Amino acid sequence: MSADRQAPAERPLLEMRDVARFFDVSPPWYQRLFGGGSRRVLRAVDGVDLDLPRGRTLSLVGESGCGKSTLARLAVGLYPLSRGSIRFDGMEMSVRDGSFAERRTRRRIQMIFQDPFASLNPRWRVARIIGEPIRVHEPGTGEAERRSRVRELLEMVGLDADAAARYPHQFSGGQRQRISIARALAARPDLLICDEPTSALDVSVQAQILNLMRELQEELGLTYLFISHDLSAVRFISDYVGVMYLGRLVEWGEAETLFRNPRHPYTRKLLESVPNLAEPGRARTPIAGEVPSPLSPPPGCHFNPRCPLAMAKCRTDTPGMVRTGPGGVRCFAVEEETATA
Ligand SMILES: Nc1ncnc2c1ncn2[C@@H]1O[C@H](COP(=O)(O)OP(=O)(O)OP(=O)(O)O)[C@@H](O)[C@H]1O
Repeated sequence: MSADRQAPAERPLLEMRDVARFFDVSPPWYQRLFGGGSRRVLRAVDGVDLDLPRGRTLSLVGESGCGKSTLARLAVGLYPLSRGSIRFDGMEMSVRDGSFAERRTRRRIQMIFQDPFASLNPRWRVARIIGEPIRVHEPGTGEAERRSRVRELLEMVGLDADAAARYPHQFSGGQRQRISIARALAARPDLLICDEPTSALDVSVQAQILNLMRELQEELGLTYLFISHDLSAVRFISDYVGVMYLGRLVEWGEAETLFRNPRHPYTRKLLESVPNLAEPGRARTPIAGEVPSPLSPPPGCHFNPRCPLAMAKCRTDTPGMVRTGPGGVRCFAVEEETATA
């Protein structure tokens, strides 16, 4: 792991540069038939540049299969990168040398999953579930101190101390997600990667969890990378939003600006497709056409077959990221609009 010198205050906590992750999805028979050199490669994430400032929330949105979860998993180190680099607090995370510095840095990135039931060990009491990260990351901690820290964490997420003696199945979905959050916090993270943390919950419970996340962010200075299909939740919780389409980031910017004035034709369509985000009284308009297969994405801008503004070059060339205020847009039409403005 290596760190470079830049004042920590100005440096984003997470910096992604040209991040890509490809999956080899050739079935064994395919290789037997066409040879080892001929492979079917799925470009789940392809060339994403993104900065996440400290203490802020950046959400990733986009239709199913656009690469949000893969990008989140790359950030937490669950997959190796196929290309590019990820820096966390100035540390290059693609170098996996198993060193103490690497382990200490990885502890500072924790993940919360969509289904709290599947991600909690059903045979462990809550005390052990939340106590385990403390045992792993702070091995010098005594039993009494660990128990007291578990109680403190339960209180932080709004659960009574007697929850410690119970098993995950004895809790509701919302309470289980609180336990998952407490477990993540037990590792004293700076960055929480939240992959659809509320989508398995009832609507009223979703709001409680989002409020809790905001309170914890304020209290602990946490940074969130938040993934959700629920654009209302995204609008509520985000400082920044990144829009993905077929493995690429097509637009990003400050949340309110992006929701009020989306620039990329795909972002516009995505927002129009959500009833309560579209202007009141305006009908919901689903995005026309199917998302192309990530195994053979269209050349040029991936969105061109569905785009109302597509020009000839959109079918052959890939647009670069044009800066718009603190964000950016990858679109030739926006590029021309900006150049003539
Ligand atoms: N381990 C894997 N092996 C092969 N393909 C994968 C793997 N993980 C993801 N993919 C593929 O990569 C693409 C992006 O998937 P990903 O789960 O990142 O999308 P997503 O935007 O999070 O979707 P969703 O919103 O449905 O969770 C999809 O086409 C998916 O099928």
